[in-house]
Amino acid sequence: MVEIRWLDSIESEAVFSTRDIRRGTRIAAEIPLIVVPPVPREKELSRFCDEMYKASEDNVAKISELSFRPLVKERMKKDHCMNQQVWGFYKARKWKDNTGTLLKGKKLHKAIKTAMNFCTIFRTNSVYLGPEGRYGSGIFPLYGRMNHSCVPNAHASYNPTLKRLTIHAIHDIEAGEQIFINYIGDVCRTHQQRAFSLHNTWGITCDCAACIDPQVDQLRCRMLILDQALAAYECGASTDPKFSVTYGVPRVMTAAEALKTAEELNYLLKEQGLHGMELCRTLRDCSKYALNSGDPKIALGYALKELELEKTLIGTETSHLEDNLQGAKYWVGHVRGQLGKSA
Ligand SMILES: C[S@@+](CC[C@H](N)C(=O)[O-])C[C@H]1O[C@@H](n2cnc3c(N)ncnc32)[C@H](O)[C@@H]1O
Repeated sequence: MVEIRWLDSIESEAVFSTRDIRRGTRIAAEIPLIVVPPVPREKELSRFCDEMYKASEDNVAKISELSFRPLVKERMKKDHCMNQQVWGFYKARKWKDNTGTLLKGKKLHKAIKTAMNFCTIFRTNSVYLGPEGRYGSGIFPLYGRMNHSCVPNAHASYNPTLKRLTIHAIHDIEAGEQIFINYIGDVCRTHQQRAFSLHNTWGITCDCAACIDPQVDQLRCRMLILDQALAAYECGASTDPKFSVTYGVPRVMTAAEALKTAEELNYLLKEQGLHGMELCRTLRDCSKYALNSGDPKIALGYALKELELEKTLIGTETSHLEDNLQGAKYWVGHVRGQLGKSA
């Protein structure tokens, strides 16, 4: 369905479709090449070195084929804490490699240099497994080759039920098109915000449609404002009459106003083809605010739309999303219950 090809224009690899792919198709369900369990960030790289010694030769070879950003390498050289983690790892092993051979002098320096290169690959390609890395971090061979777009055509997410990273098509994708994911998560951000984030973290200057068209940026500015208005409503900041004047965001005071705001956001996301998780979240907001304003019928309508969308983005294996009604299926059940009570 997809292939990895070299792309001269960005001097690195990219993933392309080899046939037409319909929206909602599961492009891949990848097994990680390596998993680093959830540990504090200051221990992550020494734990990664540990896992690398346990990994199969085949997986180590596959990891070494992934790219590493010069930007990360430069930072790592200067980062005392990262250097310390790699040196600390060898110190803890009493300077031995996995065959028990003592590492000294040139051998030790060579091992440390190799480990630092692998750490750079890890920092460039690793992805959190679950929200905030609940299941650790992993490296995946296909995901690691996917480039960024602010209007992505694919969505990747770790599924702990399957123990795989699934990648689904957000749109219909034609044969020969490049597959893009979104590196920076939140789409309710202006071009300038995204450009800073992409440059500082990845060294990327994105030239996707959203980054070159000023009219699209106006829509993203509006989305940022709506997003902030809802955030202020959620945390209670909008009860301060000065808030909206100071920050220039509409004042959202009631669940009905919140519903109107979320509906506008929903419309803007769809207008720009942003049919990813943020649209799912906005549909949930619409459903929640409709419920809070006493309209469970409308709430159910939005909940069902969320469920349809969720299926296209992550599939139907969502038992790990039962807690706190995170998964759309569980939310639909809850809203149906409310509708039953109100009937
Ligand atoms: C995880 S890798 C992605 C795959 C990479 N192209 C490769 O060859 O393995 C991340 C790196 O890909 C490149 N990249 C990703 N998206 C890009 C984009 N939209 N424009 C230019 N370069 C991009 C950047 O060098 C970035 O640091």
